[in-house]
Amino acid sequence: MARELIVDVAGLTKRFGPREVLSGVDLSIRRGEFVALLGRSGSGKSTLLKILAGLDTDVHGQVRVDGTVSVAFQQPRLLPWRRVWRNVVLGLGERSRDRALAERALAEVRLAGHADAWPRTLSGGEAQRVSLARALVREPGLLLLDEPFGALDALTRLAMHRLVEDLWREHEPGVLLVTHDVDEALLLADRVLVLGEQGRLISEYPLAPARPRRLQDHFGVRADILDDLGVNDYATA
Ligand SMILES: Nc1ncnc2c1ncn2[C@@H]1O[C@H](COP(=O)(O)OP(=O)(O)OP(=O)(O)O)[C@@H](O)[C@H]1O
Repeated sequence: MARELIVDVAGLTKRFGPREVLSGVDLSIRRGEFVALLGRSGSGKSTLLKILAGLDTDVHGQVRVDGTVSVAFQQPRLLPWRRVWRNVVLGLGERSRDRALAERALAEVRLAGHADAWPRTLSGGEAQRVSLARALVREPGLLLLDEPFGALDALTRLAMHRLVEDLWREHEPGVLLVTHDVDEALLLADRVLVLGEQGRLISEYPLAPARPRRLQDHFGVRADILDDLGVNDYATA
C-alpha cells in the first residue's frame, strides 16, 4: 500500500525580484521514500529546500508539507559553547535537557562516548554525525539534506552514505537529498530528480529497489543524468 504523502507541491514558482528561480515545480514525496535532487550550481536546489523547510513562504503555487521537518546542512552548524549532547537536543523545549535522549541519538550515529565533548574537538565527519543526530532526534517525517557530505573527504563520505542509509531504514522518514554528486544520488536514492535551467524539474528517474546499490547497474541512467546536466561523461563514453 502506498505510504502517506508528506510533500505535495504543485506549480511552485519562486522569484527573487524579477528573476524566476523556480518555475512551475511539481513534487510529491511519500514517507519512507529517498529522493535525490540534482542540479547545476544556482539552479535553485537550496531555495527549494528552504521552501520545504518553511523558511521561505514568499512563493506562488501550492506547498503542502505534513509533519515534522528536520534539515541538515553542508556545515554542521553546532553551537561551539554547548557540549555535543546539548547541541543534539537544542531547541527541543522541555526535552532540551534530556541527556538520555541525546545519548540514544549519539549512539545511533556511532558517537556514544562523545556526549560531553566540545564541538571544536570533533573531526568534520563527527560534527556532521552530530548534526544528523540533532536532525533525527525530532523523529522527522521529512528529512531534508542539503549537501550534507559536501565538505567531507572521500572516505568519510562513503562511511556517511552507509550511516545515512542505515538511519533512513531505521526511522523511515521521507528524505530529500540535495547533492552535486550524481553517483551519490544513484547509490542512495529511490528516485532522482534533475532541476534544469530556469528552475524547472526536467527529469525524474525511478531506480530499482535493490540495495545495496551497485553503481555499474545504473550507468545508463548516469549517462542520461549527465546529459540533462549538460556535462560530458568520459567515463561512459
Ligand atoms: N535571498 C536571495 N536573494 C536573491 N537571489 C537569491 C537569494 N537566494 C538565492 N538566490 C539566487 O537564486 C538562485 C538559486 O540559488 P540556490 O542557492 O537555490 O541554488 P543551488 O542550486 O542550491 O546552488 P548551489 O548548488 O551552488 O548551492 C541563484 O542564482 C542565487 O543567486
